[in-house]
Amino acid sequence: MEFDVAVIGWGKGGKTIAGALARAGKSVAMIERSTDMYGGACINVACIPTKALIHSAEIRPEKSFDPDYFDQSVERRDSLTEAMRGKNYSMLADLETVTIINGTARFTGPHSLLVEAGDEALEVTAETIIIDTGSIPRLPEVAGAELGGRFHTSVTLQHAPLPEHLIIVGGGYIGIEFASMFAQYGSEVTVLDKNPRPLHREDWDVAAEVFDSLADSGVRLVSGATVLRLCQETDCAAVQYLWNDQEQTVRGDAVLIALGRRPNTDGLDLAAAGIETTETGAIKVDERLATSVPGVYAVGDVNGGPQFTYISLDDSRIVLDQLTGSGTRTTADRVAVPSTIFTTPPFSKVGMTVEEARAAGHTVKIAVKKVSDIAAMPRPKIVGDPRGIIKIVVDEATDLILGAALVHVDSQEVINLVALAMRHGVTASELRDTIYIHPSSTEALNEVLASI
Ligand SMILES: Cc1cc2nc3c(=O)[nH]c(=O)nc-3n(C[C@H](O)[C@H](O)[C@H](O)COP(=O)(O)OP(=O)(O)OC[C@H]3O[C@@H](n4cnc5c(N)ncnc54)[C@H](O)[C@@H]3O)c2cc1C
Ligand SMILES: NC(=O)c1ccc[n+]([C@@H]2O[C@H](COP(=O)([O-])OP(=O)(O)OC[C@H]3O[C@@H](n4cnc5c(N)ncnc54)[C@H](O)[C@@H]3O)[C@@H](O)[C@H]2O)c1
Repeated sequence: MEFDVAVIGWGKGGKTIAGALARAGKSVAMIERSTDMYGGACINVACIPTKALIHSAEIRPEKSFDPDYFDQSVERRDSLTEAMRGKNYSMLADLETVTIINGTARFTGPHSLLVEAGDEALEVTAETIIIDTGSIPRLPEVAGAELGGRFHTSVTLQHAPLPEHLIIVGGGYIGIEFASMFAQYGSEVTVLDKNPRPLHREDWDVAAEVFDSLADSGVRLVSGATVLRLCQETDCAAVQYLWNDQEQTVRGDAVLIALGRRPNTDGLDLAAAGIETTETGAIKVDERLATSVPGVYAVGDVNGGPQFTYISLDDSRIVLDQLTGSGTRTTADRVAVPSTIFTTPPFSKVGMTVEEARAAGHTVKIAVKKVSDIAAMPRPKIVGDPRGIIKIVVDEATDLILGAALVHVDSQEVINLVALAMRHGVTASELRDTIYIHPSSTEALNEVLASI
């Protein structure tokens, strides 16, 4: 079958491009290998289901081990993701110019694909091809590191029974979020990370606030742990690791492997199209997300950029700008991209830490306050969680904001405002003197920025 555009993978960037081009009258093939993944990872297995589970954990006053409550939360999560999957399906299926093809695609030439589903195969050709096949978990290169049974990825763990003791290997985004969440469902949680401390790139006072909130929930963080081997025993799983030159073993009901995710190019046969990859296995793209083959673009996790849904979405803007706009958007014009780790309370950041700002040659002013010491920020007290810290790094010479780290209730909202200020050259003084809603978390900026 011949199309104007073929999109491989229903991720955020791919589906946005598919919808926009189809509405512009192009014939579009959306190729997705799993009917459970209409809408992509974010709504089905990643951002949305995890945040739904986190929310249910947070609103529960009792933090004791309660598998029934967990099961109810899973049901609530599933009804939410099912509804979103249906909506995502309709958003493309209802467009006359879109053909949805269920199957796994691989390249047979620069502009031709073979889509296979069981015994069936379909040839697809298109002038424009968008690759949006996401990422897959990295496994440790140690004995016994095979998934299945008690060893989980973030996806399978969400569908397993609530573990009494969860061991998490890796203290990054997924490791920390799952630790915070499962501890609030009453699981005993141990996190093993190889770095001297998790969040090692963050300023110590900021990281300490996150560690304190994890410790409040009973999470045990083991830093500087080198995992040696994993094994499944009859009634438990065991992780052996080296810590302070001594071999240690921790046993639990389930192990979550959260060591990062690699671009998913498996089985795409990129070589058949002449599409180049980088040393880290990502599809090689330029600043306009064009691959080494004209007319073929890669968006989302598979191109090796930051692994966030909103980056995949921004990738779609860049590609659409090539195909239907002025062609001026590039990845280089991204400024102040924020991120949030959804602990309780959430940790959000944008721009540079103090150390990074100094290393970049800035003389900095630091506005920093613990949330409990901020008089004009009643919102965390209203919702019953006055933990955290607000830290804003300001360039002394220009009064521009270089970075911010926010650990507090609603920080995933407030960080967007700080990022917008950074993008548009709003000074720290202007942000300090702005009128904010009361009571809100944003109004803390009045007081915190007045401290410098
Ligand atoms: C547990 C977890 C929580 C996360 N939480 C957040 C969060 O809160 N906020 C955030 O911004 N990001 C979060 N992320 C990251 C975010 O989910 C990803 O960055 C984002 O989903 C990547 O989207 P994508 O466009 O690359 O493609 P994906 O959404 O990964 O979609 C790829 C699609 O391609 C399909 N596919 C793969 N190969 C083929 C093939 N050969 N043929 C056909 N189809 C194929 C797959 O089935 C899949 O549907 C989280 C990730 C995880 C794992
Ligand atoms: N809220 C969000 O936006 C959100 C949530 C979840 C995931 N994500 C995205 O998904 C990506 C993948 O998440 P992730 O947590 O798997 O990766 P990550 O890169 O965030 O963290 C991996 C962690 O594993 C540790 N590690 C690596 N090798 C190790 C080893 N051998 N032994 C012990 N520790 C080791 C690293 O030090 C790091 O702390 C994230 O980078 C993020 O972009 C985003």
